[in-house]
Amino acid sequence: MIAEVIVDLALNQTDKPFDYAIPKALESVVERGLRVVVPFGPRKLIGFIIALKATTDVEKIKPIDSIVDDSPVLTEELLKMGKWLARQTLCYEISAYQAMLPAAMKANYKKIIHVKDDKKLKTQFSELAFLFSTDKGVEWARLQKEHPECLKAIKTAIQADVLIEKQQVDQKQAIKTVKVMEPLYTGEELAKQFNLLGGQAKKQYAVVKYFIDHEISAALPLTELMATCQVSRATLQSLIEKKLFRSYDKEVYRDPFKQVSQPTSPLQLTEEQQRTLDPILQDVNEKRHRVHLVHGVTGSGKTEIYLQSIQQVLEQGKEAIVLVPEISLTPQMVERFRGRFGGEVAVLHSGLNRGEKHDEWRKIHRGEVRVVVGARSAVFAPFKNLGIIIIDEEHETSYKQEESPRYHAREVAIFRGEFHHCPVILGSATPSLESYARAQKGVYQLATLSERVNQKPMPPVTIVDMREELREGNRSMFSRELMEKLQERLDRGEQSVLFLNRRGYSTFIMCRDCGHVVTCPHCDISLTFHRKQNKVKCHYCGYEEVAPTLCPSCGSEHIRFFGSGTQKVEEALTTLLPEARVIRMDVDTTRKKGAHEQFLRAFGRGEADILLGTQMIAKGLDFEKVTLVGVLAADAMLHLPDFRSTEKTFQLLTQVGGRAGRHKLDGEVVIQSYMPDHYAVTLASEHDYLQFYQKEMFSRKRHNYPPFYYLSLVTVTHESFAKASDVATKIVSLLKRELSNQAILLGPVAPPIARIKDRYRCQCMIKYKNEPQLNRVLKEVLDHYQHAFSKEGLSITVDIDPYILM
Ligand SMILES: Nc1ncnc2c1ncn2[C@@H]1O[C@H](COP(=O)(O)OP(=O)(O)OP(=O)(O)O)[C@@H](O)[C@H]1O
Ligand SMILES: [Zn+2]
Ligand SMILES: [Zn+2]
Repeated sequence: MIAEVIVDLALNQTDKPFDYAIPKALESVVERGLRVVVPFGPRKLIGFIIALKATTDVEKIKPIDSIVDDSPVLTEELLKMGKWLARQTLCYEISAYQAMLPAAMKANYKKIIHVKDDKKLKTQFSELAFLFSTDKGVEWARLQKEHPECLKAIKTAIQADVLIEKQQVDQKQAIKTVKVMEPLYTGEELAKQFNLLGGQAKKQYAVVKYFIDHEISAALPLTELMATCQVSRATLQSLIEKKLFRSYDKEVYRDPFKQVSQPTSPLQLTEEQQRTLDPILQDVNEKRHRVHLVHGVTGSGKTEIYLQSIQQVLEQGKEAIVLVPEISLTPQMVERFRGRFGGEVAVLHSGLNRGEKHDEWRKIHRGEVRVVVGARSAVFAPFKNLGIIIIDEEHETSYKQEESPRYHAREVAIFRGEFHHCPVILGSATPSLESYARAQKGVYQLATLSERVNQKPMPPVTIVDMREELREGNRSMFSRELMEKLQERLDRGEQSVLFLNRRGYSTFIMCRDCGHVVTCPHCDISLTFHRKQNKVKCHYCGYEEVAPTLCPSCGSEHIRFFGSGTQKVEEALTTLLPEARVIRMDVDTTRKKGAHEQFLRAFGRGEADILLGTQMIAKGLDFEKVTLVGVLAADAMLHLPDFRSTEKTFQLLTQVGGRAGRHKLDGEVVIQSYMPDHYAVTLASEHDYLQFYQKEMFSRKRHNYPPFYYLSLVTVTHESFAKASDVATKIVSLLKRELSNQAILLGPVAPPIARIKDRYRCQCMIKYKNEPQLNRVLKEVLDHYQHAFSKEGLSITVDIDPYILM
């Protein structure tokens, strides 16, 4: 038998299956989807078996070295999806498979230096001989650390064929184990055996008695026994030595969300909720794949609909995937699913370390759980019998992965939904234009929830014109109205949420005399000021320097920090409202694991009056005493050179507004803006999604943007601008030749950020309606320039359906 193996090397030349012989001993255990170790040139690599066959045309084939897993890690479905992803996103097949598995399963390779010619080593390289006294070889990393002075000689010895380097697969599985002991006899027999061996050791008897009294025949952790029986490790050890017990390392799972959930039961649905749920249940029962777009205002009870759909799926013995944006994946969110489905729920998100993620993945793979709640990559959960896939906040751009494979979780979900004949649910208060347009055309099923469950009206919104404030002499970042309302909340003991769409102390530094902006020497982007360290930093490459006090260009002292960050707002608040207790949440204050939850819990307990934060507080917050939501710079995003910036602004303002007055107390929202007449601002304040949709669609149509056209983006980068531009120009003319005359080709142009990490960038955008040849042509482009990637330092990325256009 022959195995076709995709090896773990993301290169054009290796982006195809290689044939390997299967040794007799392994014949009965090899399967498609299994990981194996194979020889590849001089080294060993991990690979995936993607097919088995009887014969091969290859003349000299090598055998598989060993197998890595005891059961396949890729199901038939995932194997099929790998090929599809590679075609759709133009990635290597291996990259697709790697994206489906937890990072802990990625192989590490160790470089080991072995002796090839012992005689010559002792004569010609005698100074190295002491390093290679064992025949096992020495790890390169260790030599580098401990004997850097020898490296040069070692390299020479390798060239002289005296030493040889070999790759070794280092497959650390990051599996956590505990030491356990298991009785080899039970009940009476255990007592008898103990007595036969003397039986007078009192401490040992306590342990034996514990097992007998509680009729335990299973293995128990040593640490647990030490605590319950009040004995030492040595006592247990003697019992093991006496062969009354055997001990071994048992696999255990780490549980990052340990707290016990309060069980909840299904709620009586409102009429709107029931009307939304019914067609979903129908699809579940009839095993039909359709995509349902649930457009429900904030607080309309979408989550309860998800929960009841999942319940039906579980009753049919099937499994469910729920995707939630990373920042909404809070303990409260997980609680809602654990509360209903208890131990059936696994959680996958980036806050877990590698080992924890791997544990959750194994629970899914072994069928020990049937619901997974997770961020983007959870869409690959290796379930075999999927009954539903739910994507909450479907408009979130974090569902698109911004590195290879550049997939969108929505597309993967639909692929899986078709494969399993099960429904896919997209939920949002502000659906993406793409999804809503598909629902309007009848491609997706549309369900609308227009009322909050508790019948509370949407909170009233006031827009404050900040230009007017300035004209009337208010130079602070708070309007008088917002200040008054904050004071009111303080007086009444209620809480406020302040939202700012910026990070750091201020965005950029500019000279007021000559207009010079301090920029990164390696990237064409302005540096960000960080107050605490008094430094300016580049967010792209990490470059930093001490903040200037004089303009580097004209020497003026009038150099100022523009824009406002959360830190600056916090300082202003302490001056203006000294009695207010403020919690600030942004990327900087929540870097520590668990900080996010701690802040939210503290705010929930009423330990602060004002919660000030960025994006991360826009979602999912649900606090009873919050009666005021303030948005400081509503239009900060409107200026970004991105055709989605209007849509993103509308979504954000709607989400933030949804945080107020969700319970008994009435809430209100204040939006401060320099563009108070912009429809993204006015329509968000009126909670009018439909009108926003129509206006925005009109603008997209006029400029040939999605959802009227598809987009693809080719980015060429090189140290030399001329080279990048030259290659981009050639690509454009090739595309012009190969695509239909309906495709619109823009570029090559230098994007808004024209240089990153000293590499110039040149882009070409393709707008098209139907170009069946596009992926093939783009693949040819990538193949054609392959040699130039490593040789000339060129890089080309292709992003089908891009979300980052800078
Ligand atoms: N049928 C119901 N009867 C009573 N309470 C309900 C019902 N459905 C949902 N709720 C409650 O209403 C609140 C809001 O519901 P939920 O969070 O599901 O809304 P949502 O649409 O997901 O909101 P958002 O988009 O703001 O996250 C929750 O506290 C939920 O428990
Ligand atoms: Zn930089
Ligand atoms: Zn200047």
